[in-house]
Amino acid sequence: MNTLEASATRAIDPGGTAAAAEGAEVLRIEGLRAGYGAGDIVQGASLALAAGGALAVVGRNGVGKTTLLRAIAGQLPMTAGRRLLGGQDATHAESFELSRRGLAYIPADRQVFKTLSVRENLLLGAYAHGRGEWTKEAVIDRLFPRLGERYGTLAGSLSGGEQQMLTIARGLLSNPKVLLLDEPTEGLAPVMVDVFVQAMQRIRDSGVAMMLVEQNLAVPRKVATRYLVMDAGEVVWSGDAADLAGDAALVEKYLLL
Ligand SMILES: Nc1ncnc2c1ncn2[C@@H]1O[C@H](COP(=O)(O)OP(=O)(O)OP(=O)(O)O)[C@@H](O)[C@H]1O
Repeated sequence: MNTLEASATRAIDPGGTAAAAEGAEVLRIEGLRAGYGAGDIVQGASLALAAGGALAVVGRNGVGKTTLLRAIAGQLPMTAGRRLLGGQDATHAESFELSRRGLAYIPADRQVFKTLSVRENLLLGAYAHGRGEWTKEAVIDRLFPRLGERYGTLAGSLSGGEQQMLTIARGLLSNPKVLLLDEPTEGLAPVMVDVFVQAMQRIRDSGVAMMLVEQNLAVPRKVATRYLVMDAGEVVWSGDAADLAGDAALVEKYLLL
């Protein structure tokens, strides 16, 4: 193994040792194309997500990762391709319908109701359909105890990291089958990043199918079970974490470690 291979292998742990076995397929995307009107940005992406799996979409700045995620979530129209949720066609479903069918999307900008308290934000999340193990209590106890300490605080006065906790907590209260996360730890201090890494591992191991967009491998290497590498709007590689670790040339060409 040369130095480059060794460093790539060190950088990627296939999903952390606690990664649960993957279950049934919950989301399938075939040949998705999407953009903003003047030609497609994403040029035919295909992927599959299974319960308990975590797919990291990685690639450098501006290669189309967010555009892909938004199109999957129905925030942006697909110009071609198919979307299946739980084996059922959902190609033409709008975002609210996708959400009702178990797909939660957490955009990169933190979306909390700033003039409402943490408690009220969580109540609104719990109101949005979906029964299951992720109750208010479970989210606070198992993922973000800090939100319990800040229960009566207005969301607008929380720190960036706390607002991100609240955003993810609200999404999770709908008990989604699929959770799409766009750069969930961007701009956070390392100690805060660790809180989110642990939370994502727990969400994944609860059987939710996760997909996360990241520019580098620091967070995915602790969470992801599979990878999809993008460049210039195309999927240039997809496969298991262990295989990516073994392909040093690919990592060097398309990724930031
Ligand atoms: N609302 C928009 N309108 C027009 N073009 C856009 C819009 N959002 C993104 N783009 C363009 O689409 C391309 C892909 O952007 P996208 O945000 O999907 O990339 P990315 O890989 O997620 O990058 P980053 O990591 O910086 O978010 C870029 O050229 C970008 O300028």
